[in-house]
This record gives sequence, structure tokens and C-alpha cells, in this order.
Amino acid sequence: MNQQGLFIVLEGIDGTGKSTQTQSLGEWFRQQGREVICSREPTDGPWGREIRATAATGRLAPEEELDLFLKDRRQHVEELISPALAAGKVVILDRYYFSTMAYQGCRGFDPTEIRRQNEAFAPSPDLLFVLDLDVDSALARIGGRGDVANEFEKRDSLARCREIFLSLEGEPFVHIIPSDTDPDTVQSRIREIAATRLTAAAKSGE
Ligand SMILES: Nc1ncnc2c1ncn2[C@@H]1O[C@H](COP(=O)(O)OP(=O)(O)O)[C@@H](O)[C@H]1O
Ligand SMILES: Cc1cn([C@H]2C[C@H](O)[C@@H](COP(=O)(O)OP(=O)(O)O)O2)c(=O)[nH]c1=O
Repeated sequence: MNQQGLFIVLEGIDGTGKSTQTQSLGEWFRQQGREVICSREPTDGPWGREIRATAATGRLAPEEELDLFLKDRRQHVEELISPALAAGKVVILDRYYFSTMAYQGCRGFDPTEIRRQNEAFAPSPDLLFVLDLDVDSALARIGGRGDVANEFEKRDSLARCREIFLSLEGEPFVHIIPSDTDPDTVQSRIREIAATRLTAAAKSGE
């Protein structure tokens, strides 16, 4: 638990249900009277918009792409994440630097080095939920959403991304959530863990 507020991140390959679960978890906290900020990366800021544009028009070189994600995140941390946590809010992110470890990791960067670079300025979350689903099922969902799988979503790179996300298992704040069941079942597992974390924080006076 950060000094004030609670920082939660949802990660996973495209189509695992991050956006769906982020919104639902936000609602749950609001029902408990907490002020909640739900956000996503890439953000809707200038750097995030520049990144999204490349997903359809053709990817940048790995170094340029990584630089844009870091710029987007610095602005996100400075302008939204840190102030919201300091104000005691619940911050729930749909993607964060663990996606950089995964997606830029499968383009040749060292995920551990990417993590070090990010943690130099980006606060680590109190809880990280990795939504896990096999690539074919995830792609089928994206197809169902009507999106054309973009450069980021090529099958083999998603398989490598999934491996990098799963490599986080075992860290105290990391929870792997199987996402091959209905959305409500996935959300109830997430809320169960969040509730336990809240209780522990209340007991220790965080
Ligand atoms: N548990 C689930 N079972 C089946 N379909 C799901 C589930 N969760 C989300 N979906 C659907 O899959 C698609 C991707 O969901 P979304 O939340 O946008 O995933 P992400 O943000 O991880 O890409 C959407 O059409 C959504 O309605
Ligand atoms: C946050 C982040 C996202 N990405 C990629 C993952 C996504 O495929 C793409 C766009 O993110 P997003 O809009 O979340 O795509 P989707 O809604 O399909 O999950 O950006 C990175 O490559 N590095 C990063 O650091």
C-alpha cells in the first residue's frame, strides 16, 4: 500500500479482459465509497496518441518505440498516478511497465533492464493482476471485438509476451488470474484478493 491510496495494475496479452476487469473493479471500489481513478497505457496524452498511431501504420524501431512508452509513462506518473495516490485515491491501471517488459522484451530488450529503467521513476503497484489466457483464445476474443490484429498483436510475439508476464509469478504483489472463464468469475477472484489486501492494510494501519 503506498503511503496513501492503493495502486492496482492489470496486465496480460491483448484480449485477456484487462479493460473489462479494470472497469468492474473500479465500480467495486466506488461502491465502497473510495475515490477511484481508472487509467490505461498507452495513455490518451500526446505520447500515447503517437504510439497508438504506429500500431496501425507500422511499428517504429524498437528503440524509438521504447522511448515513446517511457515518455508517456513519465508524464502519466507525474500528472496522474503520483498525485492521485498522494490524495489517497485508488488508482487502477490497464497496462503499465510490465507490458513494456513483455512487449519490448519480445522485441529484443532485456525485461529485467526495462524493469530497472522504469522503477527508477515509476512507483511499483500494491497489487498486480496478470490475466492469463492462451494466445488463440485471446486472439479469438480480439477478432470478436472486431479489431484487426495489429502489429503488436502478432501471434508469436503474444506467446513470448505471455511467458514474460507469467515469469513475474511468485513476487508477493503478483497474482496470476486465469481468464478462461466468464467475466464475473474472473472479477470475483480479483475482488477477493483486493479485499484481503485492504484488510491487511487496515490492520497494519497503512
Ligand atoms: N472472461 C471473458 N470471457 C469471454 N469474453 C471476454 C471475457 N472478458 C472480456 N471478454 C471480451 O473479450 C474482448 C476483449 O476484452 P477486453 O476487456 O477489451 O480485453 P483487453 O483489454 O485485455 O484487450 C471484448 O470483446 C470483451 O467483451
Ligand atoms: C503499455 C504498453 C503497451 N504496449 C502495447 C500492447 C498493445 O498491443 C498496444 C496498445 O495497447 P492497448 O491499447 O492496451 O491495446 P489493446 O487494447 O489491444 O490491449 O501497446 C507495448 O508494446 N508496450 C507498453 O509499454
